[in-house]
Amino acid sequence: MRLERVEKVFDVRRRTGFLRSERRQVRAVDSISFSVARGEMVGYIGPNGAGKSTTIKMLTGILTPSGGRLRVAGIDPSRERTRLARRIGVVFGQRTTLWWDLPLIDSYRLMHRMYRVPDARFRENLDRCVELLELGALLDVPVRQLSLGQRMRGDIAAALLHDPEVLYLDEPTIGLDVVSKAKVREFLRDLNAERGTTVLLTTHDLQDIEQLCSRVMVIDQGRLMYDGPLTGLHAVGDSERTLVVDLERELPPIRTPDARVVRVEGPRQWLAFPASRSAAPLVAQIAAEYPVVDLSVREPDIEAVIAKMYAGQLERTLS
Ligand SMILES: Nc1ncnc2c1ncn2[C@@H]1O[C@H](COP(=O)(O)OP(=O)(O)OP(=O)(O)O)[C@@H](O)[C@H]1O
Repeated sequence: MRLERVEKVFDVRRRTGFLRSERRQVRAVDSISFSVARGEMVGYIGPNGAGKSTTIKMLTGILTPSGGRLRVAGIDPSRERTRLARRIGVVFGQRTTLWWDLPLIDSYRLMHRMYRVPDARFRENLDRCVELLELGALLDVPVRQLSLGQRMRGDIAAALLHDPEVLYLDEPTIGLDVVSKAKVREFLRDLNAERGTTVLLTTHDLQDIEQLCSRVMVIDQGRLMYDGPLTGLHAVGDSERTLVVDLERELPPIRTPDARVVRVEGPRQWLAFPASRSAAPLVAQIAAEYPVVDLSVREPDIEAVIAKMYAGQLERTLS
């Protein structure tokens, strides 16, 4: 999958009076370039309205880019949308591709014919999905009677019956309980490892990213702000780690030039220090000067890092 300076501009008309309206352009995707290698599993994240869905819609061929060049499995999506449809799978967590009133199995049978999947391959893929996504007891249930988690597993199976090389997932765990989330993540991890399916994952749940993707791209206001390993986000976000120190007794805040005390509760103190720095010298200094009973280091909260990035930190770091 390769994007070169891809743009999408929407013309929006806004009513300003009874007969008057104003035309405005929204640059939803602004000169984005990236490539995703076969078998990679990449997170694509950003705040609401950042341009994630618009990117995915261009990658499926639903929307035509206003500029730039785009290829998925060697295909120009908007020119050859039907040919591409046989090579990709899409799951939009917010809406289903299944037929609401039909039992799950009937939707699958329809897809079998629509995508012209060879019988043996369809059977094999269906059996695998039914087993791993625990759909056996649900196949004869109309989709409208399924719970959200069951429906999502049903949708994921539907996206995979034709063996796509590339899978786009837009909020695949939205609204699911902890157990269903874990099941979906485990399934996706196995799929990627066993079949080498390329996955582009959009989510607001950063645990999805932490557990599934070693690479993450961050988009904001249509622009790509970060592309790299998840761990790099900590450094780029210039975030802090926390050293939790248990002292023998209640003492005044620890004084050290390398960290600052952010909280004190009885004999326990929390010290913030830059995530990019090693904790060892700090730990050594405190252990030498204070009656320490226990120490632990807490990693930065990625959500806080990203919130900071959106506050403009990243732009400053990069410029
Ligand atoms: N069909 C459209 N016509 C006009 N503007 C649009 C259209 N689709 C999207 N936009 C605008 O483009 C921008 C990007 O929207 P997009 O849906 O891609 O964001 P997103 O990152 O997917 O957000 P969310 O996380 O809320 O789903 C927004 O400002 C949105 O209002």
